[in-house]
Amino acid sequence: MAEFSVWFKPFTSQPARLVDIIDALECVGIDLQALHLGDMPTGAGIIFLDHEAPLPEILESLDAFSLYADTRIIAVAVGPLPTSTTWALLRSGVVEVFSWFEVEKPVQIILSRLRYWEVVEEKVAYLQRRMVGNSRCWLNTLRQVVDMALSNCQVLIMGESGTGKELVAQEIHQLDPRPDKRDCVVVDCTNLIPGLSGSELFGHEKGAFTNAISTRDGALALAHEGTLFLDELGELPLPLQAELLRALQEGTYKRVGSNTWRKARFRLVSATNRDLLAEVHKGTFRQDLYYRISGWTCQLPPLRERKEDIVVLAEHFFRQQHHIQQPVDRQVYDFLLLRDYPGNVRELQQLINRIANKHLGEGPITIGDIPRSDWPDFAQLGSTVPGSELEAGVKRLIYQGLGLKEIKDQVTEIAKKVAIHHENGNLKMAAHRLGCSERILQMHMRGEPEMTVQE
Ligand SMILES: Nc1ncnc2c1ncn2[C@@H]1O[C@H](COP(=O)(O)OP(=O)(O)OP(=O)(O)O)[C@@H](O)[C@H]1O
Repeated sequence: MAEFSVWFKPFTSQPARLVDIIDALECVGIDLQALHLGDMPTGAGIIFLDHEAPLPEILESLDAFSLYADTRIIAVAVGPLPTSTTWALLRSGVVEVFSWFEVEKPVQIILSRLRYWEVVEEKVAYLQRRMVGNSRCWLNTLRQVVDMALSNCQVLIMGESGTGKELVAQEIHQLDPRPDKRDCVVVDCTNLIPGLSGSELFGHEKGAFTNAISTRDGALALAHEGTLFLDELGELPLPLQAELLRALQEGTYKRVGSNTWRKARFRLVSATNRDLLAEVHKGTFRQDLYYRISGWTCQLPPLRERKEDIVVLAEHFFRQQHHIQQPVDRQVYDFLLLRDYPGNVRELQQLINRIANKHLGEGPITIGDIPRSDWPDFAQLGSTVPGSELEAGVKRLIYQGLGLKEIKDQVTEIAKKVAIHHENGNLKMAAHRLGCSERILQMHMRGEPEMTVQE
């Protein structure tokens, strides 16, 4: 039985070479299934191309594949490939590109990627139960989190407030494969008192300052053989930045009031909602420290860039945190989806808390459970209700001489475009929102007219 089943799409006019490659892959247990028009790409896939293949057509296909959250694509060239094409493929979401006849052991490259991805996907599924979300953008973030956790790198997590930075840091520690690793010690740099902050990180000796009534270990000692998580690192005062850099470079530090060097080995994970590179340019954050801590940077997406996840997150909070098993009315989800979340997932979580607390009895959660203070601004909603703007637009179309059918077609196309954009390209959600089939939107994406659709 095949170890892996992988879809493939050829963009090459060299069928003989392609057959050889497919044979070689099938020999090591990789079963290849051709992807036909309208098929949904799931799991790992390979596109085959050569330097004569039509790049715009390939990029358009990759664009369409990118809508499917769980697919990862390798591009295999059956001949030499210009560097510009390689970069264009990577920019369009391909994870790996190489030329079959120019590398050693090409079969092994594919096999090792597939095996690694299998491990990663298993861990991503585990993470998804704690860091909820199914959108492509979130899945890619979780894959990156797994990659980082499995490496030995120092990690810098960036993202707006409430996007889940602390959660990610804790999960990196959980997934870290070091044998016998110890605890994850959290230091919130906003809480460091300038005069005593050295003590918080490095510890102090008895009598080192007025209130130092006993000797105390600092965070570096407590994190030895574990993880030190420095939250809000951008708030670390400059003098302490220098001391931290020393400790990271040398692996040694002194307690406040002591002359003895101590060793501390830990993995450093930092988080910030500031643009640290901008801080470096302003001179408020040390450049050398920045490069030391940012072995791997991970940018967490704000909730507005993964609106598809609002419903699953809300369900998670209702069910897991409030143990509410009753159904939730669609109107409630519509309300949640139309709202802005400057405070990201934390804001959504707090809103769900308020709704859950107001909900009484056995029935479903309804729009009546939304506290009055969270109601939308009706004055603002009124101005976007169909009427003036839509009427003016339609008037323009009539004056341009369009008939009823053409106007209807135009408005329909705009509705599809807006819904797909609103759902960040998730056709399923957009179709749900418009009350049409996903196939209609797939055809819209391919530029095919709707009248050919047989529902
Ligand atoms: N994907 C998610 N799934 C479930 N809960 C989440 C998710 N992302 C964030 N949360 C929850 O949202 C809240 C805020 O997350 P967290 O504290 O990790 O954010 P943060 O980016 O560190 O925020 P800040 O910068 O304000 O400290 C937490 O209660 C966390 O459990």
